[in-house]
Amino acid sequence: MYEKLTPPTTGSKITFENGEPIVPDDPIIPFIRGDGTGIDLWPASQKVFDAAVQAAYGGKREINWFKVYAGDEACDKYGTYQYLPQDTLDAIKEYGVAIKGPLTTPVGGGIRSLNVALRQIFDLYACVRPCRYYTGTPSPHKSPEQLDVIIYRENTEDIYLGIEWREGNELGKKLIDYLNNELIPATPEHGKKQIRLDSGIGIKPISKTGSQRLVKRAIQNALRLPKHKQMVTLVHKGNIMKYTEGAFRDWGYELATTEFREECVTERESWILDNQERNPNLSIEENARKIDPGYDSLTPEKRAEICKEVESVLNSIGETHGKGQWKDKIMVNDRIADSIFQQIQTRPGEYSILATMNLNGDYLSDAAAAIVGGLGMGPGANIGDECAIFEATHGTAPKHAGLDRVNPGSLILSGVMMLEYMGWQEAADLIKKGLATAISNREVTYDLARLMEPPVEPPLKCSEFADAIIRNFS
Ligand SMILES: NC(=O)C1=CN([C@@H]2O[C@H](COP(=O)(O)OP(=O)(O)OC[C@H]3O[C@@H](n4cnc5c(N)ncnc54)[C@H](OP(=O)(O)O)[C@@H]3O)[C@@H](O)[C@H]2O)C=CC1
Ligand SMILES: O=C(O)CCC(=O)C(=O)O
Ligand SMILES: [Mg+2]
Repeated sequence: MYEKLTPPTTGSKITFENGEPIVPDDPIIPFIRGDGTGIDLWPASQKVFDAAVQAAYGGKREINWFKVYAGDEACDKYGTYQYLPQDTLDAIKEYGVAIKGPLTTPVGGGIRSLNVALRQIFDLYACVRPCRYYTGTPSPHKSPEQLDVIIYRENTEDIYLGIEWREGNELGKKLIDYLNNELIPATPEHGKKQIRLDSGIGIKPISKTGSQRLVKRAIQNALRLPKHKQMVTLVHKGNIMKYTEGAFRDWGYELATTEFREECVTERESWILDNQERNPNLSIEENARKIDPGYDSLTPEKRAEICKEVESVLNSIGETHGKGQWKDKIMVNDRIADSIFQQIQTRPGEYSILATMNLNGDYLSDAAAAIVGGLGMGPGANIGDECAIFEATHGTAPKHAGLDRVNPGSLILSGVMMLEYMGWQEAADLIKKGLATAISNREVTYDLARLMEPPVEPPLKCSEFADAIIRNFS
């Protein structure tokens, strides 16, 4: 069935039921080594995974690794331009859970991202990137331990769908012409705007389906967190991109207040209920004035709308969420994207789950990883209903490739996420303990070594850091 692959002769398949994996004790798991530093990262990471599974289960459980190909390695094996062979797609589809190293994407032209293609092909709609601090990790931030967030990034649409035309392309010119001469003039709110004829042009689709299934996963994750972390913040640039990013926010709130009505309260609802509890004699209008500081300068229509909102909240959830009950619910709020970049630095402790669209999530996950130690400490998972692929937040870091020097922490922690997803918590815990102890012993790779006070000299190699993690399991 495979053109050039031979699956392991031992092991069983992971299957899926209602979006959850059913994992045998001897799963076959495909892995992609990756380009660039993948050559260093993968062997170090695999060694840690195998050692942890052996230490945790003494041979009762074992991963049967299945090497599959993508990127440069795939071209070497399958021929020129065979960056993502059908074999690889068939293997991931068949075995359901996979892990990968980073893959290169050229800038400005050439192939489109293989990483993005895998997410789209397998409909891995939730990119989950936790950013938490390991004690002793050096950070440019004063109190990195206060940041403990999980980014939920929509992974299949937004401008990452890759529907765009280069400047000067005939079809692109046709689209610009259609927009300039038909669609824009027919839309009064666009006035006399025109797109410059020498523009490249890209499409940004944000769907209700894509937004709500992502927010649903984020809320489900919040339900599994301790009470004080049960918050979901919808991150968007909806003031500017009203019908894409603004709609993401509105659809997120809609989902939270319909499918999760019992479990959720929105920030605005909490203000209304809190105002009422502090002063039970408060009129609807006084309450409205408190939740909207600019209330008195609004138009009568807008003021009526806010009063109606207050009344509707008190009537609809006063019984179920009032008298302080809202404090035990998941708090759903929203923040504008530029503001959240400063908020995670100035008020990191106020955030827990950040749900957002593809581009915002891409930027935000690198920025949040920087606070807790850098891209060497940023794991990730791409989750769908019938498949999951685990990978680090960082890329191929080409200047370090083949030098056995980069930090395998991100890929190893992505493997921890995979083990937790499989229900192999004991093995995951051993790795987290080994990693935390190695860091607090100052046994670290160059990226952390250079930030430590005093700097660690010489730093561990990538492979040596893996050994240090294993040594520190117990
Ligand atoms: N999912 C994926 O496979 C991804 C692929 N990419 C692709 O990777 C390629 C390179 O992208 P680039 O923008 O350079 O970003 P990278 O994330 O690859 O690297 C940027 C910098 O981050 C630091 N870094 C990255 N990984 C590690 C690590 N494991 N340990 C320590 N430090 C690390 C290094 O900083 P310093 O040198 O300062 O120490 C490195 O130079 C591009 O083709 C891009 O498209 C990018 C992101 C994700
Ligand atoms: O696919 C790529 O090359 C980059 C993707 C990326 O930056 C990410 O997923 O974080
Ligand atoms: Mg990125």
